[in-house]
Amino acid sequence: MPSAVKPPQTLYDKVFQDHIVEEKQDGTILLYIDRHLVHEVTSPQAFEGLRNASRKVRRPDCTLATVDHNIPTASRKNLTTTEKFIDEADSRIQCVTLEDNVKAFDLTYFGLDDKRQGIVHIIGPEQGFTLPATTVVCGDSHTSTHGAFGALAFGIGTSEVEHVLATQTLITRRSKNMKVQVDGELAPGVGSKDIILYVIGQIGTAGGTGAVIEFCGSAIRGLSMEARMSICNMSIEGGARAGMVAPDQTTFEYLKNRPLAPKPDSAEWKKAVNYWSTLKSDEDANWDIEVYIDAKDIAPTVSWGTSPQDVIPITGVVPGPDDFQDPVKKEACKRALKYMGLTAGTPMQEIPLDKIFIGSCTNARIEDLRSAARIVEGKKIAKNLKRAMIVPGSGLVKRQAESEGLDQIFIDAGFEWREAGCSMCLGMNPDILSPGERCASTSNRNFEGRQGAGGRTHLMSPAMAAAAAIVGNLADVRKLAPPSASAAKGSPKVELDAHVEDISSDEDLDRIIDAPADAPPQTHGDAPPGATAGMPKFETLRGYAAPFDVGNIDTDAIIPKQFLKTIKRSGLGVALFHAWRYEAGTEKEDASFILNQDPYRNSKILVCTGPNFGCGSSREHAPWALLDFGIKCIIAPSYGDIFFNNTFKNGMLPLRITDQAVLEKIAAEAKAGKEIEVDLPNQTIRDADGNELAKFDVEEFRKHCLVNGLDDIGLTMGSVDKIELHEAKRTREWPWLDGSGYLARHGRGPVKVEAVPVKKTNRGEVVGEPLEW
Ligand SMILES: CC(C)[C@H](C(=O)O)[C@@H](O)C(=O)O
Ligand code: SF4
Repeated sequence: MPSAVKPPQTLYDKVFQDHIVEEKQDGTILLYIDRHLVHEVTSPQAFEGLRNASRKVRRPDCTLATVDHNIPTASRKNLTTTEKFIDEADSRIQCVTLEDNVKAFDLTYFGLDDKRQGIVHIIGPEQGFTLPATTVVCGDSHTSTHGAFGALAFGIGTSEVEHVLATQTLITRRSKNMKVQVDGELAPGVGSKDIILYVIGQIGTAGGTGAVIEFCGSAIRGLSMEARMSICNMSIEGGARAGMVAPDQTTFEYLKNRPLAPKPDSAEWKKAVNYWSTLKSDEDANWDIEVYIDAKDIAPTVSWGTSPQDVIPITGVVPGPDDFQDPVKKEACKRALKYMGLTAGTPMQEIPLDKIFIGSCTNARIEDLRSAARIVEGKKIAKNLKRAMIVPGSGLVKRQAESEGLDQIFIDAGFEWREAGCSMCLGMNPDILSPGERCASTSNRNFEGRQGAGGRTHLMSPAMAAAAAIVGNLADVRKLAPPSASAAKGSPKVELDAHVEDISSDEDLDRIIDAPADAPPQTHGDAPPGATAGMPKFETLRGYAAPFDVGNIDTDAIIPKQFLKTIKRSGLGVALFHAWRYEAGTEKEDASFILNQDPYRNSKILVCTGPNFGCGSSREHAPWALLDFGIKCIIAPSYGDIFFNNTFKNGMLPLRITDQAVLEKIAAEAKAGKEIEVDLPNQTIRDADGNELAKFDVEEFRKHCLVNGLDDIGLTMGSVDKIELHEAKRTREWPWLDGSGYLARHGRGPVKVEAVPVKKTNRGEVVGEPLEW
């Protein structure tokens, strides 16, 4: 890992540096978090943790919550309460639990009855909650989206959500610096989604592991903010924790008049823009990894396989195992072709589709809908399609599109015009693919089962998905659209009126209330406020190790989305590797799966010889499921960053063994059905007879916490004086961060929007007051 940073610095170094609360000798850093977005899937256990330890939310004014993953996208005309609106019991419980939590902890919340509700990564920027030079986190891997503003934005697990709620900080370390420079003119029909799919195809899904990517170069500079967001959004698919773009005039223009940004004519705005303008990487900054791309090499791009790195120009043919040298990649290709129902050599444009999904935090902003509408206008979707959906990213995007008549263009063509939410991006709500169905999707993940068990996903841009809808096959947008301008450029500027209207209306003013100056901690238990929950200690672990030899085992595979609807941490062992463990659509064990065989049913360790274990989503349900099954230690060459962190937070030990020969030696013991022993104090792995198999490295602080069973929220509570010092500096130097967007308008101190406006109906129920629809 890189050591303490001295000038020259990168953009990432500068933002990181400005948020350090405390730095330890071993490089462990307590980092201040400016903005925390919260959604229903990854927060219930975090709030429960706060309650159990009688902790309060440290900065309600810097926390914004919404529901997005679980909610139906059907019309809300008859919406009365969330409870009545959501049919599916587990989804309903999760959403209602968030509503209870935002009330109990006094948080700003955009619920189903609020037109500002939407996908968490769409509403943050839309409201100006996301600002340059801030640290932004959310219990969601696509938090990287917000890096488009020059923010350091990354996904975290539920334990870290709890840590941020309680302390407004995170314990972390410096990342590597990676530069992806894209220069030159984009070809006609090529947009930001093609850029990022192409980049991931080049660097691979583990290419950015351990790094923060800065996207730069003339092609990136020429993009709108929305296009930059689509690029940063998928940094996580390239393995990076975060993606960033240096803020510039395009950024400042986008932020003007956003409800939570400083007011454009104020002294604060000038001060902010001056500061934001300094946030550029120094000319001679050091990069750990550099990638240079010529924009003209990028064609309209689609994915063919089950990993976001499996991409190809639309003019290409389906690749086959012979196209890959690396044996792991050959195997992955065979498996992907089988899952996708494709034959090597088939022209991509001859692949027929069943469904079209235009939506998700990657591509459901107004410019995305405009670019799709331009292709669709005056045409009809192909007859072979079973369903074509447009799911706007937020209520405000939906209203804006309707005011431009885009809804009618889509409806006339045969699309469904839905309400905002994550929808078929991951199918936690009723919008899913049936087994075997093939979908052209503007989302970001094409993992097995991602959009529904057995469903097949092809990733692409909104314009390409629109073209596919008209043709009924994967299609080349250039054949349907006048190839005058690239899809990412030349879009009309986003209209801001709809975005600011809410906050200036009387109704909204009424819904804004003062935060109590000295809010007493919410007490829900008997534990003292600084209490440390504690974890079981990890010292020596001996047991069977289950061998895996595939790479890129994603957290969707470790635990599929249908099991994320719990509000508890426990009982997830049955869901572990569900799609692999049971025969399709049944609860019958698949005897060929390793964990269904003896002695691996009783594994305590998992050995994976392929790279990038636990990539993808931030769901802490993945380590919870492993732990509940009995697996406490994983041995692999590399990991998805968020998964890696999440395991430690649960008292588990993920070990990086990068020497492939050593790894194979450990895997051989595992395959022979022999026990192995992991000795953390001595950092040694031994065979069943006590012979040393490997030594391993582990960060000092993490080892200390594991061996002593320490909960790091309790530890951070001990640094509260330093957190207060940082907050004082923050108020002095960056006053616009103290909830000042609303403060500037209403002059009443840090404020928040009341969670759900309540009123009594004539049936005597207390409900959220629906806004106009
Ligand atoms: C549910 C959430 C944890 C997850 C994520 O972290 O990405 C989801 O948004 C996804 O896209 O898989
Ligand atoms: S990737 Fe999909 S599921 Fe995850 S936050 Fe974005 S829209 Fe929602």
